Amino acid sequence: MKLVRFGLENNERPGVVDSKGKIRDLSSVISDLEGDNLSPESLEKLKAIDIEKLALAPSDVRLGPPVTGVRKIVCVGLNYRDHAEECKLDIPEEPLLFMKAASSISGPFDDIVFPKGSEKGDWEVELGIVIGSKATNVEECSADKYIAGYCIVNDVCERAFQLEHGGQWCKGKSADTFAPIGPWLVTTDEIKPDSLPIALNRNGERMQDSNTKHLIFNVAQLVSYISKYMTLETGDIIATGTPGGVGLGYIPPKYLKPGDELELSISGLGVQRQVVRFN
Ligand SMILES: O=C(O)C/C=C\CC(=O)C(=O)O
Repeated sequence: MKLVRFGLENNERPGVVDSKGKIRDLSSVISDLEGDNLSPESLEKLKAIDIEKLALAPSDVRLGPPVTGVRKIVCVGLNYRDHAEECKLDIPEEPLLFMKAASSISGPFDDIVFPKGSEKGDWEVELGIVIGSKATNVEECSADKYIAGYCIVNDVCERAFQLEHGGQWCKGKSADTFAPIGPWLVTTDEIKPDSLPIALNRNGERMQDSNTKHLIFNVAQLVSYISKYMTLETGDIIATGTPGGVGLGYIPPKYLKPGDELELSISGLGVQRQVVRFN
């Protein structure tokens, strides 16, 4: 299933994409795409529904993030070799984790708005894992049981806030609109995450072009590893890291400018588009 949330910001309804690519309204079936509604049992029940009988959403409706009630976004840094190299940093021996505020989440086509004082806006296309069952201390071999599905995440950054103001990376990663998610949450029965082309264009120019097969730590390893340090709860998102080609990696760096357009894609997970604004 390709699950979505549609409607005005903070007033979205749950939906599902039908065989013709149209959005069907799931709000008569579930309250929203959050918490226990993402469990394997709930998703099995949704799969059994004849979705073609559900009401159609308006064709031009806004898409919000495809999951809500997210309590944490756990991010993995330097998880592609070429990205670690462009940052002139060593390949991590263990997953390098940092947090992104859940309040940074926005819809896949919403504008990215850099806060006052921003100068070094940057992009990072990433494979997102959405947790479907509470996971504490799980083994790699059973990690897939705890995953509801996958989505695209843009791990938007302000590099000066991240790297030039002391402390941890979260300062440059957590402003409102810094985590466009979606367009779809694709359930695990429809997609395998191991070898998916992943790319980002800026104003039509290809900046990032890779494949999830180049992840240093793969999906099962990450779920297992993170669950040993914290409980992963339903709706939590893991952003698995970005490949080479971020603005910071160019000489000189190519940071975002007002009006820039970003297009992010991962095969099977759809396409995101954002316009960049600065406050
Ligand atoms: O240069 C550094 O110290 C790190 C820069 C970027 C890494 C990053 O943000 C990531 O998500 O990976």
